[in-house]
Amino acid sequence: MNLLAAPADRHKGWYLSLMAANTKGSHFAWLDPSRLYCNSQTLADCVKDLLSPFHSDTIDLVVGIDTMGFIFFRSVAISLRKGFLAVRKAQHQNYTDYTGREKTMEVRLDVLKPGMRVLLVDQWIETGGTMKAAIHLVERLGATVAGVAAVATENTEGGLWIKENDKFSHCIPEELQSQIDQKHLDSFKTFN
Ligand SMILES: O=P(O)(O)OC[C@H]1O[C@H](OP(=O)(O)OP(=O)(O)O)[C@H](O)[C@@H]1O
Ligand SMILES: Nc1ncnc2[nH]cnc12
Repeated sequence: MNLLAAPADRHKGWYLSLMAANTKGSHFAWLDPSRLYCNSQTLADCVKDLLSPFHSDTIDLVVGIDTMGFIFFRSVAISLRKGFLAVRKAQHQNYTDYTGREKTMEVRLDVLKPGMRVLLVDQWIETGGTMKAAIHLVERLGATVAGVAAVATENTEGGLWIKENDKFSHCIPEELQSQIDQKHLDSFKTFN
């Protein structure tokens, strides 16, 4: 497959087959969305799909979570003609993610203001620990979470909680959800 070309049939989620099978360290199966960002048509379609539920919403700022999705989040912000604020995985807000490790995240304290409506974006939601911590951080600073968006969200307890409790969007068609949950796409068989 030519990673920089787009097929004639761009059905919903066509670009997800570009996610690369990978591992995170030696313990965690991983799908790497960063290969999507190499193809300009993919990036455009992915951003369009992700933003489709938010077209008539007021969003003042895009807030995206460290690390590999930063390139993608910036495209989301440009598409909305809004600015972008990075949440770094460092101090300020404690949380636990899929690794089970205690982590912290931080954000600039002088940007978010009461009344500001933000779209929170990450590459992936697995346990939901990271996204819930980011929601908490944004709300602690007085801003409002207008929506939560990710390339993919697993149907874990935390993932389902986010789907139900926030205005939410991801790029996964329902028929691919179980493959996302298993971190194994059928399209791997035909990818070469
Ligand atoms: O829902 P959770 O269990 O909290 O996990 C989700 C987080 O895990 C990944 O981050 P990670 O820092 O591992 O990798 P990245 O650099 O690719 O974002 C992903 O990008 C989310 O930020
Ligand atoms: N990119 C990713 N692929 C699979 N599982 C993940 N958990 C967190 N990020 C992930």
